[in-house]
Amino acid sequence: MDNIIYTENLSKSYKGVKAVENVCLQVKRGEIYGFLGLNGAGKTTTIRMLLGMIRPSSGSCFVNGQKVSAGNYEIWKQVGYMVETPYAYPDLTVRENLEIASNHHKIQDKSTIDRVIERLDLIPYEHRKAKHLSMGNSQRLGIAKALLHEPQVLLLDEPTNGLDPAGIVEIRELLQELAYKKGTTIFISSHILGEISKIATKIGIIHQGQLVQELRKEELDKNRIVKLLINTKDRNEAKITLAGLGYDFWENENGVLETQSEDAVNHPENIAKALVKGNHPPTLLLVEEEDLESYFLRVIGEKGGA
Ligand SMILES: Nc1ncnc2c1ncn2[C@@H]1O[C@H](COP(=O)(O)OP(=O)(O)OP(=O)(O)O)[C@@H](O)[C@H]1O
Repeated sequence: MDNIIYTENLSKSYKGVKAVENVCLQVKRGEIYGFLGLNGAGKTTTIRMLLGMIRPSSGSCFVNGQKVSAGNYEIWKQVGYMVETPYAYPDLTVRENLEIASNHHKIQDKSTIDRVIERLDLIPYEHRKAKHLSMGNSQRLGIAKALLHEPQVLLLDEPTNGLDPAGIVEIRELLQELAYKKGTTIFISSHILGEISKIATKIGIIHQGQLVQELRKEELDKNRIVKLLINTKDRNEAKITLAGLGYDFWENENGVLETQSEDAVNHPENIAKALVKGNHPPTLLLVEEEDLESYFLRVIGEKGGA
């Protein structure tokens, strides 16, 4: 079984309100799974069930090949997590907080703390009390705690919250290094779609408690709409010229000509040549790929209620 995290018809209702409904998700070893959803879609509820923090109404979850249940403490030795706002003892320093976490995990090698402080760029703040940290640095401390015992599985709820752009890149590189070099399996929930598209190897889209799509990065790349946008001085005439050559262009909502024809998208140079030959030189020639945000909105729109 190489699914490190999976769920079987996982559901959770709160007083009749279905927060998560029949979710079956699968995450393989070394995968970075991006769990995407709007506010209230059911991301945190799912992560909390994966971590055994709340009990499912029905269905089950498995982490590291073991069923998550109240008495099963074995699982957590190999799992690191950060859910919502990372918790730290406010009056203790960054180093002291990590020492407590290190004792909790029974880590003997004290240089582990130095390494994690360095890895998360926390050296300038190691003697600062947690309550005086910026949001971004609190987030770094949360991630440091999650990584301290070098877990095989990491579950992170919105890990880049509060980080500046440089911090986001650093965390992205750190997570990629863990997945690619150490085979760490990483489950990240996020609403920062651009971020997820840069890092995830598989994506799950949750909407109104249901997993509406689960697909690998390559499938996402294949499913994304790619279009060729062109503009010329006389769009109507250009459209007629191109139609004569078998290309179906239409004027889109931004007043430029658009096609999704594979031939045109793959060979925009042929379109440029045809336009020049027909005396309609292009003022715009652009191949545009649907970004994850548009894809996400299209998928949940198709399921209703975007
Ligand atoms: N303890 C609770 N009691 C009642 N309803 C709850 C509870 N926790 C979550 N819900 C409801 O379950 C649904 C899913 O919430 P959840 O927090 O899992 O969504 P989310 O995708 O994490 O959203 P966000 O991105 O806003 O954190 C929401 O409708 C929420 O109001």
